[in-house]
Amino acid sequence: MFHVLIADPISDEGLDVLYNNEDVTVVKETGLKPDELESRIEEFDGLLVRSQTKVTRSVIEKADRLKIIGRAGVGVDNIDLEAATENGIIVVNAPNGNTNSAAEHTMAMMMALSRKIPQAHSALKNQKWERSKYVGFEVKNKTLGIVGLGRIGTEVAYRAKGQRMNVIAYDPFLTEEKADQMGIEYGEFEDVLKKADYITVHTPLLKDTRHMISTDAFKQMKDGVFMINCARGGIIDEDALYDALVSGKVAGAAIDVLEEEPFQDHKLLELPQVVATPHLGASTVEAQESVAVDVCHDVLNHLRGDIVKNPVNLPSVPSDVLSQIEPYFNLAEKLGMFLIRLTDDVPEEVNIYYSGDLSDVKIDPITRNAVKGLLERHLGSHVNDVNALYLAEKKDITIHENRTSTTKGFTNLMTVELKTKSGVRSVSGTLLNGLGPRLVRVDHYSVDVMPEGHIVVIHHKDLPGVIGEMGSLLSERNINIATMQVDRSDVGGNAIMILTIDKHAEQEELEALKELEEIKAVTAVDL
Ligand SMILES: NC(=O)c1ccc[n+]([C@@H]2O[C@H](COP(=O)([O-])OP(=O)(O)OC[C@H]3O[C@@H](n4cnc5c(N)ncnc54)[C@H](O)[C@@H]3O)[C@@H](O)[C@H]2O)c1
Ligand SMILES: O=C(O)CC[C@@H](O)C(=O)O
Repeated sequence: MFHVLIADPISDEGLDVLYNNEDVTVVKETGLKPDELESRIEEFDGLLVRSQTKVTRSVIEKADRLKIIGRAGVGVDNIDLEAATENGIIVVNAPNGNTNSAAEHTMAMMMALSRKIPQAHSALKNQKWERSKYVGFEVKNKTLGIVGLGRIGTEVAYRAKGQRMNVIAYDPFLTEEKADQMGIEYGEFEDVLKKADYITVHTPLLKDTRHMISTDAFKQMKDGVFMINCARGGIIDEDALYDALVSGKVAGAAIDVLEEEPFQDHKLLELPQVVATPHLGASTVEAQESVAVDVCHDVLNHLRGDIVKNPVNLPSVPSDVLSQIEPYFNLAEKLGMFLIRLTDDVPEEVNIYYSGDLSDVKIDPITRNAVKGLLERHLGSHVNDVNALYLAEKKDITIHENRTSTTKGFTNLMTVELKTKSGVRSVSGTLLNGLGPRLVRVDHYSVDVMPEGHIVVIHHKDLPGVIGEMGSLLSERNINIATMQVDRSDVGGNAIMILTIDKHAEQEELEALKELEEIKAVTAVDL
């Protein structure tokens, strides 16, 4: 049974996805204080939040059984992603569900600002009929500058064109061709600042975007420009905006978000030319239902061990690509688990070679599974595909992925090579059509072993009688050999024997094998 905590108000239509599942119990406790969340979190496998709840490192470090944090919305700046990744907790969001609502809110804010609707409305409610005081501006033929042309910025651009505005946009991923296709002007950041009558920001809050609208940026703008922020508090420097409003450089500002939320008592709110809403961009019935359904499906998928659609701290893989590569995840993990048993030295470098059908697919999710398999022996079961690469880096293990044309006759071949101070060990595997994964090479020996169950790897001298002696020793201990593979470097030289047996091989049983003179090394691997 999985326990999921709903810590912010989330639409019931989405929660039904969880309520209707008998493997899940849902606890709704919105408005928990940080210390209350910290003390409750250890009970839960899943946590669902919007933007209010801060999922800090100290919350995450107490979340012993937490597997997934779902953000019903886009921005994940209220979640410590690094801490989640370190602790192997996947974070998912719902990036598409509130795009329309946020774009519509931006347009509403721009119109409210232009026509002074909130100010006129509140005057009228106070019995003041002041028509001449609230003369506004048309937006038609004005230039809207958009900073950040992602999902919401793009929707705003199309709506602004519908209002017959000229649109100029800056986004590090925007090309002139794309801008032409959209019928908007492509600009650098400074062009947007200089040319726009209205500027709206639609970036995430990042190191690069924090205070990107600064005192210096305001200096470059037209006099009487209007500013809109329905993205994140902190993109606009609030002190600089305040000064620009007071000086008249900025004619008005529409603000849905501020650096510190909830905001009630902020100097910007004292200015009559500021229109504000309390972070309502995504607050529509449609958006809340849509983000809740999306994120609840992902939470359920992850808890059931299925693939999620909108991971934030894992590379997102389109479903057609995923169906191509998912069958290799198990092979990759088993190769890693097998390889790490072949040495007791500290892993320094891992090289993974992909060839055949694997040479032109998205390989990083496969790599994560191989590294997860490798690290599990020493780091335990908290290693997963979310934190495997992070943990490898922390342990100073460098990981290299290589695509090669060497298939050695297989349609797909994956080789994992591990460098330690005493040398390089390697293992190769393939996925046989209809038959599943196989280990096909251990170091330079060719083998054919199903990577599952209890395996014993024996390095020995290629001499007559060794196989018989080993068989007798095992039978004396009532160990049944299910399969046996042998290969050798040359006649009378070094050889390898890989046995699969019906039970886990105990240490004293391995020691008994090691006593045979021809045996050089014995390793048990449970896969
Ligand atoms: N007010 C609300 O309730 C509400 C609702 C939804 C989203 N949001 C916020 O709106 C913002 C945009 O959301 P989205 O879904 O469009 O995200 P998105 O990821 O689709 O788009 C963000 C865009 O910003 C661009 N960008 C990044 N750094 C930039 C920079 N230095 N200069 C210019 N552009 C830059 C990116 O390239 C990307 O195209 C986010 O901050 C999100 O959290 C707010
Ligand atoms: O949860 C909300 O209402 C805010 C959502 C919004 O800020 C987002 O980034 O998706």
